[in-house]
Order: sequence, then C-alpha cells, then structure tokens
Amino acid sequence: MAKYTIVLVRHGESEWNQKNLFCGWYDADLSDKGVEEAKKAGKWLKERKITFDIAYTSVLKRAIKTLYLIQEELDLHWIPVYRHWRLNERMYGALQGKNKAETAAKYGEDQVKIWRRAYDIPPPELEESSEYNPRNDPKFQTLDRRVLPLTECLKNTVERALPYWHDNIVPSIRSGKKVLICAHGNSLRALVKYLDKVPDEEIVELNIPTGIPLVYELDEDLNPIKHYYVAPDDVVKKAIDDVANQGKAKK
Ligand SMILES: O=C(OP(=O)(O)O)[C@H](O)COP(=O)(O)O
Repeated sequence: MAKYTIVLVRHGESEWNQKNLFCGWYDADLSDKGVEEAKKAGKWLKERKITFDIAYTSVLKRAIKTLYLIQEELDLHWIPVYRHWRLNERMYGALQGKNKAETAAKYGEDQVKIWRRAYDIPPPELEESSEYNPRNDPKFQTLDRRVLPLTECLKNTVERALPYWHDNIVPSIRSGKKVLICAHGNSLRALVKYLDKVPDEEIVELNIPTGIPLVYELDEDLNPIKHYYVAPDDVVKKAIDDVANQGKAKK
C-alpha cells in the first residue's frame, strides 16, 4: 500500500528541443507545442483527480512556465512553489547550442550517446568566456562560483540534485504534502536513478519525454512501489522513442 504519491514532469517542448539543440542551462522558452503539452499534462492530472499541496521546479523558464500552466489547469495558483538551481537541467558543457543530429554526423552516434546518456562521462567543458557560462549569468550571481558547473555528467547532476531532494523535498513528502516536481530530462533521470536504484549501465537507456506526468507511489521509507505515466501507453512509447532518436545523425 502506497504511503506517499509524488509526480515528476519534464517541461513541455522547448524552442531548443524543437530545433534539436543541446540546451542544458541555456534558458530556452517553451515552443507553442510545449505550451500545449504543458496544458495537456495539467488536463491528464485533472482527469485522474491528482492534486498538489506544493511544487518544486528549476530556475529555468521552460520548467517554471510548464509548472504554471499545470497549476492553471488544476486551479492551483495558490500552492507554494519553490525554484532552485539544483533542479536545473544537466549542464551540457561545450555541447550547449549544438544540434544533436549534426553532432552525431560529425562525431558519430555512439559518441553522442555517450555524451547524452553515459552516467559518468561528461561532455567537454564550456570555455570560461562562453556566452553560456553560468558564472556570467545574473541568475546565478549570488551563488558560490565553485558550485556552478562548466559541464556535468549525470553523476554530477545526481550529486547536486540530491541535497535539495533530501533537505527540502523529502521533508514535504514526509509531512504528508502532495508534491509535484517540474524539471528536466536529465535532472529527472537523476532523481529516477536514485529512487529506483537504477544501475549505472542501465540508466543509459532511460529517456523521459516532455510534458507527460510520471507518478511515483512510495512506501513509508520512500521506496518506489510502482510508477506510471498518466498518458496512454502508445503515446508514451512514441514520445520516449522520439527523445532517444534525437541523437541519430539524421532524424
Ligand atoms: O536541455 C535539455 O533537456 P530539457 O529539454 O529537459 O531541459 C537537453 O538538451 C536534453 O537533451 P538530451 O535528451 O539529449 O539529454
């Protein structure tokens, strides 16, 4: 019997997802399709009578806006929302701004899969002078420069996301609050890896689609009992395959 239920949602399609660019900490907006996906996510939750007391998101607008659109569908504008950089997408290093298919054509699909999905192999670092360096971004000026990454593998993302999970999200869950987390493909892969204890070599095959709520039922020790997407299986499968195929040389 589940003691707690939490919901994870990757934001709707961003303008950079649409262009098939590595995005990471770049603050891309939602595409028109992404706005519709976010609204649909809210409708799916409403149909299932899933509601929330509190929500967590990153400091990136694609996740913040998706969360707000879900709140609108559920008429939950009033719940507390916490935004934190530790829920940001994985910092994609020097790949940020590059097209995934073109990168696969140049370096090979196997290399791109390693950069996208290997647990502990980070892409090359951003140059200090890069326009994408978070150390030059006003959003992050109050943070210690040493915590701001120039690249991350998933392992690094797990390591920086989990303190926020343990210190902020877990106490909310344990207090009985119904929690929604609206984040990113790889910051959610980090959380799923931790919750489901997915081995390093298996996390490579996990892809999370945009805008489809993923429900986790947890026991009293916060161990997952089961998880499921709220969309029809064929919709989920196609969306997951589409994410995996973004790293192919030709789409
Ligand atoms: O910014 C990104 O993720 P997001 O769209 O979930 O924020 C990445 O570009 C996702 O790319 P990936 O699926 O190749 O890891």
